[in-house]
Amino acid sequence: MHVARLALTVGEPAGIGPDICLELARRPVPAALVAIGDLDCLRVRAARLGWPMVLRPWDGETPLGAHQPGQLFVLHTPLAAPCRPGQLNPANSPAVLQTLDRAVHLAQAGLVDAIVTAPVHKGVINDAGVSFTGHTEYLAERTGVERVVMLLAGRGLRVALATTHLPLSRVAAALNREDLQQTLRILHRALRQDFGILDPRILVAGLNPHAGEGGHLGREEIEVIEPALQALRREGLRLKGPLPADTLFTPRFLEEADAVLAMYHDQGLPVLKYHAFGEAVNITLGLPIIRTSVDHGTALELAATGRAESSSLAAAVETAIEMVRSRRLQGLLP
Ligand SMILES: NC(=O)c1ccc[n+]([C@@H]2O[C@H](COP(=O)([O-])OP(=O)(O)OC[C@H]3O[C@@H](n4cnc5c(N)ncnc54)[C@H](O)[C@@H]3O)[C@@H](O)[C@H]2O)c1
Ligand SMILES: N[C@H](C(=O)O)[C@H](O)COP(=O)(O)O
Repeated sequence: MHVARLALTVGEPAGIGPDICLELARRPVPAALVAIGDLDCLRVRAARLGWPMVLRPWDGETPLGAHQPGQLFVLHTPLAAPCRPGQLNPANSPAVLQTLDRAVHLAQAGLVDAIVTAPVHKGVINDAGVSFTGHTEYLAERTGVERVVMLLAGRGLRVALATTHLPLSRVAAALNREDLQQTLRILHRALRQDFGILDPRILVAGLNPHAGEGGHLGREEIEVIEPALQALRREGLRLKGPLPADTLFTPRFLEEADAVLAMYHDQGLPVLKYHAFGEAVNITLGLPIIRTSVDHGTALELAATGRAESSSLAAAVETAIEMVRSRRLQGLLP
């Protein structure tokens, strides 16, 4: 069986994306890799970091060979302006989005098996006039999928989110039974398909303090979450909740669960990142393509310093390879 072919988008060029992609490529990786980004930016960054690298332009068609340490194929996607480490430039945002579009195209055309994304800067893309909240939502829209689920996983903990990148003031209104059921079905299916867990156990957090305290501290648990869970339990899903989020993340509960569904970004991700920052992987569940990513952002202040850790990117690549292997075994990928 041939190695997994991975497209690696290099992310925001002023951030650490280029650095971590280059560092990853210096080491053995049991896959075929193609970076999607600006070739000159990568060459200049490698030189600044003092890393001798062979960066080879890729034409988008020639079959990719197994990765060789110190070498990297690059699907050249030119930036509009020269890249300056640490200095965001909205003029370069269209090219950043183009790297994502090209990665999606390659995956949908079967030229790569999965995409792995380095971090982008959401703010500068918006400054460029494009409404953008994250890869998760962008990739869903680009692949024509109505609902996807963000899952971050590291050191044995898996945390999925019922809502992703939206202001806290809009979270409660965004929760409804139907979406919650779809989210849980996607999570359940992914735990079975991609993580090999035959009968997944999922803990579901409440939204309000103490899961609403019987309706005295909010009614979303009674009106939205509990009815959604009841309906899914009738379908056979093993769900516990809605549980108070403050004590859900304790060993007594986690030992008996395969994943947690948090209601919003900063209910679940601070716990996950406290537990496994730098080692965790962000996976978009429910896409028609495999997409994994890092657990961190653009860390502009570390760009070109040599101090950016590539451990989360390495974990994202490893997870993508495992997902490709698992889907091939199930006959879902050639
Ligand atoms: N996958 C993604 O595209 C992704 C993920 C998270 C954040 N972001 C974006 O990144 C931008 C900056 O976000 P932020 O400042 O909240 O988070 P951040 O992860 O960039 O930085 C948080 C802290 O962690 C450190 N850090 C991050 N990555 C590191 C690494 N690989 N090695 C060593 N230290 C590292 C930074 O120096 C900083 O101190 C925002 O625009 C945010 O939306 C993108
Ligand atoms: N929510 C993610 C995190 O905190 O790590 C991050 O913003 C990346 O999201 P996307 O994969 O949607 O860009």
